[in-house]
Amino acid sequence: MTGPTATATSAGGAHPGPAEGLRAEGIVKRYAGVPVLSGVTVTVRPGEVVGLVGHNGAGKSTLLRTLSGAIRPDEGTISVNGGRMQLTGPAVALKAGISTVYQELSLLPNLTITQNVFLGRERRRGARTLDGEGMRRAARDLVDRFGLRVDVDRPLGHYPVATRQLLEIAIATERETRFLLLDEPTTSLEGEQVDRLLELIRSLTRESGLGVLLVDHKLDELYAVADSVVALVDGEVRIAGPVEETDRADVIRAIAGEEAAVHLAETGQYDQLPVEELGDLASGRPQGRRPVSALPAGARPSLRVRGLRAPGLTDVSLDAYPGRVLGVYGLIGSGRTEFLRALVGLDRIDAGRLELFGEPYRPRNPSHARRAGVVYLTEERKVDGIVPGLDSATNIVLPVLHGFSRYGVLDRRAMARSATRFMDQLHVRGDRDAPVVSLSGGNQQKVLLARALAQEPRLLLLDEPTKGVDIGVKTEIHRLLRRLASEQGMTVVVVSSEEEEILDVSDDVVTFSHGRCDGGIQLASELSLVKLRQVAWGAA
Ligand SMILES: Nc1ncnc2c1ncn2[C@@H]1O[C@H](COP(=O)(O)OP(=O)(O)OP(=O)(O)O)[C@@H](O)[C@H]1O
Repeated sequence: MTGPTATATSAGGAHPGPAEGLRAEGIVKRYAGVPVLSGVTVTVRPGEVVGLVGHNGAGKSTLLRTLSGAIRPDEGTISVNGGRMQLTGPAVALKAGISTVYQELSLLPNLTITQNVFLGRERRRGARTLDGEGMRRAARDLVDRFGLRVDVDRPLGHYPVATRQLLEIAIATERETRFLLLDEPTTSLEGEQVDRLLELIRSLTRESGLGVLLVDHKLDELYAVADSVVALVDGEVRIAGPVEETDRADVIRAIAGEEAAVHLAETGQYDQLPVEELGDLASGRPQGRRPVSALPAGARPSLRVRGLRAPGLTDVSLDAYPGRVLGVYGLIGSGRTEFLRALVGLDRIDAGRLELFGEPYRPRNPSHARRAGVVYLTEERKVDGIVPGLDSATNIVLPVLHGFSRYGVLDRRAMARSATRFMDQLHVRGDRDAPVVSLSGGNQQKVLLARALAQEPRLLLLDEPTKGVDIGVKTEIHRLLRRLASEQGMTVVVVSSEEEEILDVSDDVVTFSHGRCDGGIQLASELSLVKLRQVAWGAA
């Protein structure tokens, strides 16, 4: 099925009647007159998972917000089991059994897990007393069901983002929910956690008849769990149909465009696609992995780390080289993020020797690191200081404002020129003059990357640089990072939990495990996904 009025229906599930389900019909939403959704129709039936994909800024989150009552559409209707709904606010949607988990987490880190579970619906024993023990027991039950090993009496903030993300979803399923809307729920998860979440979604739909609308950029995850798939392109439904009848190659082409799709196929890098399908996409068979030249003999490292001990790190030694991308791979808790934090002075260094461009290096804090040419892009874009109310250009030049100051006056034209150059380079889509929060999640990530580049780093440290970014843009970012290394001689260090990304972007690869790295470098072209996993998992 194609066209803006195509409906996602599905095979399997609980065999619902024709009118059953949560249905958005002909939804139009405009911002400042610009259409973001142009007549979108989607149905989520009980017992089914509808997978929603689309490029960054395609309108996926906007559609979710419409269905969750967070925003009102300009045109179109929303109905539940055939009954038309006026979703005047999130509370109305919740009452109708529609729960939403957004990319931005909403739980309160200072409260305990039990308090978060029962936020706004505390259980009481009598008029005045809270049923503390009952709530604690129920919270324990809930976390157990989701396989979360946590202490429900501890503040939530004590736990990593992945745990918080799973807990949000757990809580969302609690409130007599009939329809669950999930906006990229796996971006902070990895490996086993992703599998567990997908498994849960499957059992919640099959056994409890929950209907799920799942936004996910990773097609392998989506195809593993969804009954039907809807591809949004520029606010219109371009593809909709049962997964068995919807070719992944068509979905990629619709989202990423022909050129990126062919590139993905040619390099054989997209393991989310079976190789047979990739072959169909490109003119011939996949060519295998990108060749990587070996480190030249006598090459001098730009970063030399020996015996580094810091919070989360027991013994790290490694070298990174100018003109090359070093991929740092490891499981959660291996110390890969802590390594970057120590390198920019966010965590104290307890022991070890660091050299940067041949000089001893001991970062005191991120601005000290920046002055030494080291710039860090964290994986937490929300924490990492996007200033929501400012436009994209200002956000980009914020750390280097002093460079645009002439006699105390800001040269705004020069600022805009510089920011525009980076935004063009990264294809930032959306209204660049509007507050940056109005950009889609993936485009905000691109703005942050642009900001890192505007600081003209010599050593660029990136933690999960393509989190939440669509498959087309992901390829572009990888190419850009490789170019920054090969053409500008930058040293680029990429931490990623995606093996695919590590192999695609890196020249050299090191693995971390239990806070250790022995510095053994492997050429990316000599590794395979399986081998990389074996090295890291074997060591874990
Ligand atoms: N409050 C707002 N004001 C103005 N424009 C907005 C607002 N919210 C969203 N938009 C615009 O609507 C478009 C769609 O955004 P949306 O967040 O729905 O995309 P998305 O498909 O979820 O993207 P991503 O995969 O990057 O998260 C974007 O161009 C965005 O800039």
